[in-house]
Amino acid sequence: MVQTWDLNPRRWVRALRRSPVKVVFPSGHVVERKPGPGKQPRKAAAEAGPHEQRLKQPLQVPPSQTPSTWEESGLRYDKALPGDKRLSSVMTIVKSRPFREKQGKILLEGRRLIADALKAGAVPKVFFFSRLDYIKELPVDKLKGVSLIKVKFEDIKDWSDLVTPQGIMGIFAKPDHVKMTYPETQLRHSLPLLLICDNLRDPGNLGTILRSAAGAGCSKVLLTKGCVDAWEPKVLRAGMGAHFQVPIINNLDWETVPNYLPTDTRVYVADNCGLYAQARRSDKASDHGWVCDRQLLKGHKYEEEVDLETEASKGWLPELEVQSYDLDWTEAPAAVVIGGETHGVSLESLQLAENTGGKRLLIPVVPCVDSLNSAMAASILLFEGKRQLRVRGEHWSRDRSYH
Ligand SMILES: C[S@@+](CC[C@H](N)C(=O)[O-])C[C@H]1O[C@@H](n2cnc3c(N)ncnc32)[C@H](O)[C@@H]1O
Repeated sequence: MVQTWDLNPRRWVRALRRSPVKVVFPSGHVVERKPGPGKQPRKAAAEAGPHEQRLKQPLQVPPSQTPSTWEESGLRYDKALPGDKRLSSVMTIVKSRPFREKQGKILLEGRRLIADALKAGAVPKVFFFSRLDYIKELPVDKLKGVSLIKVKFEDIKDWSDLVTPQGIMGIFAKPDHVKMTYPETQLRHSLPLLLICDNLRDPGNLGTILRSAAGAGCSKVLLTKGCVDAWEPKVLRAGMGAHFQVPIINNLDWETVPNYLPTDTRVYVADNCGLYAQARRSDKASDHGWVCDRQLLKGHKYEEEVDLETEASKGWLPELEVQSYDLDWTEAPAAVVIGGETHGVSLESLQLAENTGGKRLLIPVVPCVDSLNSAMAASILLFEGKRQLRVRGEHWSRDRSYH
């Protein structure tokens, strides 16, 4: 008997179980089972011969014959009719941080980001799409149990955060870094280098920082409470897939940060040293966020002013040595703290640096130039850290990966 193709996978599995049977797949694959000895009286399992035992086992469909395309999968989708509120109600949830946190769901937009997320093991719940082709591009095994809703492109466009909406949006369970599978290549290039974002508020900056962190080979990014949510759509957009390349741990209290640092990590605080200056100067200067004088920075051409009577020496700030970013700071696993756009680095970060034997890292800029943008400062420091590690030949292999 030849069983021709049927879209319902249950039917072809049943057909394959019948004996003798030959199934011809549209791809041209043929699965054939040799005829058995016909219907036999049932025997006790212990008495059954090898042939009967084999018949009792579930049929092993070779991997190449498992449904791998949309057509083979028998999956169904819904078409949203006029007035269908499913897209708008879901969008309202995932675009608001409190709702996102309460519901544990995030929005991913665009084919590349969705494909990266699926590869990393993120769990989809709903897909809204304007063309079935976009769904057909996705691995079918990841679509089981996912609501698939076809909507008008205009509706997607209305809710899209992209300049050029791509016609597909996915609602995913908020990824848990512990359960994610990061790309092999990323793990192979992972360095004993961590990033801590301290009160970073700007989504574009955070996304850019995450992208740099992935590019440099950071092993982890920690975000303290007060930072913008890493899963906010604008952060995702600027991150360009970094969310699925490097583990990100969101919303941490400073007291819990040490739990996420590998043993012997030294914390280095990226600091333009405005903090000292702000404490010393008038309101006018602190409005500016950066003043032209600097602490003594030994051996650097921008040595401007020697002021050793710092607030640290008065006891209210941790005493932390300032070091130029291009001097070696990667001899032990290093975590770099980047401060927020408005207030710079926190007192807690300086305390952690002091407790772990770290320092402040200063990127000297031309006197009287404002502090650098936090994403720029983060990129400079992470790639400097990578350079230092490469010079020492201390690249971390996948087996020694730092998670
Ligand atoms: C825009 S700056 C913060 C400005 C803030 N008003 C202040 O005075 O600290 C954001 C963060 O980028 C990092 N950063 C900026 N310029 C830097 C520099 N020249 N050296 C080291 N870190 C720098 C610091 O971590 C800083 O907290």
